[in-house]
Parts: sequence; C-alpha cells; structure tokens
Amino acid sequence: MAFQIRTYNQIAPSGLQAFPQSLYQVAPDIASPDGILLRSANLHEVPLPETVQGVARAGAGVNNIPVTSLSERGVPVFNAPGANANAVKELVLAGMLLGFRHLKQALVFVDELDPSSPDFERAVEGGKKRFVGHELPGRRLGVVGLGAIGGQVANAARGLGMEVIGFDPGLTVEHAWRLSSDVRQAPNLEALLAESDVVSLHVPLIEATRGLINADRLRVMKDDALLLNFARDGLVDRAALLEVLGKGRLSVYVTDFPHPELQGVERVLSLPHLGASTVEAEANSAVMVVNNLRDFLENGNIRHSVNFPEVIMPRTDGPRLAVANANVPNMVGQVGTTLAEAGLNIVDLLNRSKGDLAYTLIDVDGPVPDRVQAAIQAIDGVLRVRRIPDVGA
Ligand SMILES: NC(=O)c1ccc[n+]([C@@H]2O[C@H](COP(=O)([O-])OP(=O)(O)OC[C@H]3O[C@@H](n4cnc5c(N)ncnc54)[C@H](O)[C@@H]3O)[C@@H](O)[C@H]2O)c1
Ligand SMILES: O=C(O)CC[C@@H](O)C(=O)O
Repeated sequence: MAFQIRTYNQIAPSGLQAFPQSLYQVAPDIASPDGILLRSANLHEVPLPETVQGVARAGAGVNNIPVTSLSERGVPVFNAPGANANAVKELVLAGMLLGFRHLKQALVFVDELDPSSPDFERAVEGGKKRFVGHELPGRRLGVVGLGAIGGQVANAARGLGMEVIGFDPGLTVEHAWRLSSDVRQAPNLEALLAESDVVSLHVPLIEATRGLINADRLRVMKDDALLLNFARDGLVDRAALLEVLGKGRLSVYVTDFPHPELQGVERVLSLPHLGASTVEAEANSAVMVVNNLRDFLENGNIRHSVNFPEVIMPRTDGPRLAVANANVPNMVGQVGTTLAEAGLNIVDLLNRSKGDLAYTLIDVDGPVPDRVQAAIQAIDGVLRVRRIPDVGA
C-alpha cells in the first residue's frame, strides 16, 4: 500500500520524517492526494479532489480550512491541540513587555543614535527618560479564552505577579484542571474588558467570534489598556480599533497579524504571525498531526479531529471498514445488515458521534468486496466508506 500526502507550507523536517518512505509519497505537487498536510495556507480557495481522506493542520487554528464542506464529505480535519501553546505564551509575554516597557520606541531610539558622536553615552542616558515603563506585578490581565494557550498565559502571568481574570464559557474540565486556582472567573466579557489593564485574546476565529472586540467592547476598556491579539486578525473590528486609537485611547495594540491599514499607526505593534514560529513548536505540531494522520490512513483511528469524534480501536488481524455518516438513528444497523447479507461477520465494532457526525470502525472476518462497499456507501446518510488495508499489507 502507498499513501500520497500533499503538503502546503513549510513543514518541520521531524514531522515529514515520521512518514515512512516505504508507505508514503510526500510532496507539494501531488494531484490526487489521500491526505493534506498544511499550516496557514488558505484551503478555502483550493479545489480539493475527491481522493482526499483527511486534512491535517500542523497548528491549532483551522479557520483556513473549509471544515464544514469537508464534514459533508466525511473527511476529518485534524489539528495539534496545545502543541504550540508554549511558543505563543512566550510571545504574548514578550508582547506585554514590549508594551509596558516601550521597547520598540527604545530600540528605534538607540538605532538612530550617531555612533561617531562624542556625546553618545550622554545621549543614551539623556534619552532613556522617555521610555520609563511599568512593571507587571499588581497589573490585572484579562484572558479571553482559557484553552491551551490562554491557560498557559494566565498561569505564567500569575507567576510574574499579575492579577489574572479569565472568561471562557466553553472551558473544558481538562483545561480548568490546569489553571492556577488564583485565576478569577469574569462573569462576562464586558466585565473582563472593563477591569483589565491588559487584555489578551486566545479564542478561535469562528462566526461567533468574528469582530468579538467591537466598538461597544472597546468603549468599556480602560483608556490606557494594552490589547494583545495573538489569536486571529478577524477577532478585532479594525475600523473600531483605528477609531479608538485615533482618539488616543488604548496605550498599545500588539498583534501577530499585520494589515496594511495598521501599518504606521501609532501605538500599533505588529509581528509577522510569529506565535508558533519556534523550532520546538513547529516540530511538536508537525509530529503530532503526522502521527494522527498516519493512524487515520493506516488504521482508520481518529484522534484530535476538530469535526469528528475520537474513535480509536486496536486492530484485529482482518480487514477493517471505516464509515463516516450523519448522526441519525439506525446507521450502524443498516451497515451491519448489509455486511450480514454479504456473509461477513463483525469481529469488532466501535461507533462514536460528535454533533451531526458519527464514525464507525468495523473489523470483519473476510475481505469486503467492491459491491458491498458500494452498497454501504449507497445507504442514505453514509458520507464515506473506506476499506482500511490489512495490518502488515
Ligand atoms: N499566533 C499564532 O501563531 C497562533 C498559534 C496558535 C494558535 N493561535 C490562535 O489561537 C487560538 C487559540 O488556540 P488554543 O490552542 O488555545 O485553542 P483551544 O481550543 O485550546 O482554546 C480556545 C478556547 O477559546 C474558548 N472560546 C471559544 N469561544 C469563546 C468566546 N466567545 N469567549 C471566550 N472563550 C471562547 C474555547 O472554549 C477554548 O477553551 C487558535 O484558534 C488560533 O487561532 C495563534
Ligand atoms: O503555522 C504557523 O506558523 C502558525 C500556526 C498558528 O496560527 C496556529 O493556529 O497554530
């Protein structure tokens, strides 16, 4: 068996090396891939061939992937939850310090000093009073979204002596366990914005969060607050932000998402989407998704998919079917009947659902003929049926 993987973006070598050469062909120009591996490339604009079985994002955000249409085709989208969280957390801390210590202006000031001047040292000491900053202890940080990154930012800020409040209506038990018990829960987003000296955004960009920080919400923020956006550009209403900055409010907006309209705007500090750009984060993310994409292609198992449930079943010796279907009654019954009518016995079965989608792994006691696969595919509600190659085939 051989799988073909089409890559977009630069993927960490350790991730690419996790594809055994005997089983995988991996390249950026494969026309009919089984899998797609990418980082920030915009897949919304790319026609995806029917051959695609799985899409893997070596990172956290999946707003660059047409998840809804892939779900309708029965294609799981994988990401790498938490794999780059430390890298982003570190850059958020740097962003806070950039703002509180006026580091960009201070660096520009030094760069512009005349090195041949006999007064060089005096100019340094004389100029520094323009960059007197503030320390972090006692300042209040508001973290919007307390998932993998927000949770680490909150804990690190506590470690630096900041007071931390958070808002996340969808906080998972797993992430809540990892959060410092000193992090106070804000009753709503407006309360967090009104109380915070620094606001840091760590939510995904989805329809519900587009323009989350709008004119009304910017209005309730403190006049000298810092706003940090290391999540996604679309979370902040740019026109409203520019208006507020133009009125002299907000001490600084630090963003990882440069935009032509933000270029040259006073008190805007833009970084070139650097949050996850460390050797460690790139490797962690790539290795995690490659391993999960491989387990899906080779065994049908689904781990860390944003649209499909977690379905992991140890292999038996025989053939395996993987069925993606709408989460409606009697799907497993109809598949089972079709197999029974073909004289095939079920050796093991695991079915799970997530939202509107369900996924079933079925190990059977003999090869599944084409006509049986086609009969299952024809059942109303079935989105995709795959025959997983036998172990060792
Ligand atoms: N700058 C970068 O390079 C970089 C790197 C990694 C991730 N990101 C961005 O950061 C985002 C968060 O990443 P993560 O790994 O922490 O994801 P995550 O899924 O672990 O956490 C996101 C959290 O946001 C919460 N949330 C969703 N909607 C919310 C809302 N309206 N208000 C408050 N909370 C809400 C969720 O409940 C969840 O706990 C990603 O989706 C991505 O867009 C950027
Ligand atoms: O791949 C990158 O460099 C950025 C990834 C980041 O935006 C993410 O959502 O994980």
